[in-house]
Amino acid sequence: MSPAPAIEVKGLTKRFGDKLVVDDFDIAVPRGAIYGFLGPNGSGKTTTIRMLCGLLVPDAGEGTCLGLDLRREAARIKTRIGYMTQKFSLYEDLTIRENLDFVARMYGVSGRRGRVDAALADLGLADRAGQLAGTLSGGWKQRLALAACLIHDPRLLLLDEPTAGVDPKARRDFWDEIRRLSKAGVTVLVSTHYMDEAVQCDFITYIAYGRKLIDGPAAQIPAMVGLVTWRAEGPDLAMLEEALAGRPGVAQIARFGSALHVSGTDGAALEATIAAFAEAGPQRWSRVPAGLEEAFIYLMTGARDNFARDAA
Ligand SMILES: Nc1ncnc2c1ncn2[C@@H]1O[C@H](COP(=O)(O)OP(=O)(O)OP(=O)(O)O)[C@@H](O)[C@H]1O
Repeated sequence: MSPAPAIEVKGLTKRFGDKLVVDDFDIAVPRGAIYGFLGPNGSGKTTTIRMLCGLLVPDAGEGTCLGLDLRREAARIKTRIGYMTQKFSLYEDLTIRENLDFVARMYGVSGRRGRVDAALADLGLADRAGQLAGTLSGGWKQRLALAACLIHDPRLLLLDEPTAGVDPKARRDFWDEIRRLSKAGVTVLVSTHYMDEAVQCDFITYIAYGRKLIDGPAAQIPAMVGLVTWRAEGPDLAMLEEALAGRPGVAQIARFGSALHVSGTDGAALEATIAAFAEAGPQRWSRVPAGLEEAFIYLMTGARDNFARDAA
């Protein structure tokens, strides 16, 4: 029998005043998985994460986190998980060691001194333990915040946009660490806006305006959306984009570097449109597999239309 999911919730709902921020949200996160949580700004990701870790009481919905009941055992959930908030919760005027020691005290970690020393060594910051956290670069602050989240050895990590604003090298290092933790059996739920991070997740859920639009294995999401994509390369792409808009089968046109990706769910209609443009030239056309980014742009456009209709 496979072990119970690390997170399993149904019908999670939250309102702030008359604003419905999370709407009937379900999620099942398998143990040891890296689960990506995607969606535009303000779509309810942070609010959902806060409900999952017992910091915010849902208006409706139920479920478990590490086998603990979201409502009745919220206090225990908080002690068992690692939560990295969007603004890393570090004390800038404490040293690196003092920050780790403070968090270890909060969690009542036994053998605290040794645990903090080990975290400093893992971080590669043992030599700089006495440096004020506020003087670290963004990438190092992020690593320190992650180390602080891990000090009590949680089996579940909730990371809210942990790599926002850090440089690409630091982001890569951070993801190496996430994969290492996942291999060691730690479950990771991570919200992100970066597609290169999304593709590294085992599963993805995408929410917009508080509603889940899709979830599934990351590699299967484009096929689940059912998009067919054609790529155009060559001159005059801006003119081409204008000419393609509204043509049969063309649901979405997006720039990808120096190319244009034209997608739709009606493959035959799209192919006929593209064939006519390919014949007229001067661009080169090729059929390419739809990627996550196209899939999410497509979902998001549909969600916006539905939201506007519902709000009207
Ligand atoms: N305590 C609160 N009181 C009132 N409104 C709130 C509160 N917290 C969040 N909101 C609102 O709920 C909506 C969802 O916010 P949330 O932070 O959960 O979104 P998000 O998907 O995490 O966005 P981002 O990617 O920008 O972090 C936003 O419109 C936000 O302004």
